[in-house]
Amino acid sequence: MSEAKKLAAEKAIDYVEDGMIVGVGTGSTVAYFIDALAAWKHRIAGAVSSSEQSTARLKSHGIEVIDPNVAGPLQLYVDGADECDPHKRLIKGGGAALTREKIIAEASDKFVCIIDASKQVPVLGKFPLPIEVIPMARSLVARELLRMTGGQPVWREGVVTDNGNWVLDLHNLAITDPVGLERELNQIPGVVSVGLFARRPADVVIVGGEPPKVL
Ligand SMILES: O=C[C@H](O)[C@H](O)[C@H](O)COP(=O)(O)O
Repeated sequence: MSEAKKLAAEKAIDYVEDGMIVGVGTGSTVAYFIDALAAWKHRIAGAVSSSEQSTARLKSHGIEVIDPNVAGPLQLYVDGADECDPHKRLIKGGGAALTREKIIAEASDKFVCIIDASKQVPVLGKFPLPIEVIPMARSLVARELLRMTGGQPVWREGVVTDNGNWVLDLHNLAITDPVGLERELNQIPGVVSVGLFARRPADVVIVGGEPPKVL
C-alpha cells in the first residue's frame, strides 16, 4: 500500500500555498508528504510538527519547524489516519502521536487527511482506539474503559509518547456514535486525549490511487 500512500501524500501538495506555515502530522504516509514538501521549502514560511519523528524529517530537508505557540492559527494541516468513515471521522494514534496531532488539527482551518483505501471503513472501531493516558492513571482508565464501553483495553507496553505518557489501545469496538464516545472518554480523569477525531473530523480526505480520489 506504500505506493497508494505516496500518491495521496503528493496530491496533498495541491493545498499548499506560498507563505503558509503548514501543519504536519505523523506516520508513514506523512513521511511521503514531508519529502514532497521539501520542494516547497523556499516558498512556505515553515511547518508546525506533531511529533519528534516528523520534526527530524522536516529538519533533514531543511524545512524550518515553528513552535505552535508562535505560529498562531494555521491554514492547513496534513496528516494520515488509521481509519476513516464516510463522514471523514477518524481513528488516529497508531504511531502514538494523537495528542499533538489533535492540537494541530484543532488549530487549523483545513485538515487534509491522506490515506490508502485500506483505511476506509463503514463504521470506526476495527482498528483499536488509541488513548493517551497519564502513567499513574493507566489502570484506573483501563477499568473505566472496560466498564463504559465493554471494549478490551490493552496497554501498549514500552511505548512512551512525546509528552512522556502511555497509550492504551481499546479493542473490540463498533463506534456508532463517535462524537458521543469522544466526549465521554475525554471525561475520564487521567485521559490526556482520545484518538477519535469526530468532533473535529477531516475536511478533505485524499485516497491514494491512480488517480487519487479527493473526498
Ligand atoms: O500516531 C500516528 C498517526 O495518527 C498516524 O497518522 C496514523 O497512525 C497513520 O499512520 P500511517 O500513515 O503510517 O499509516
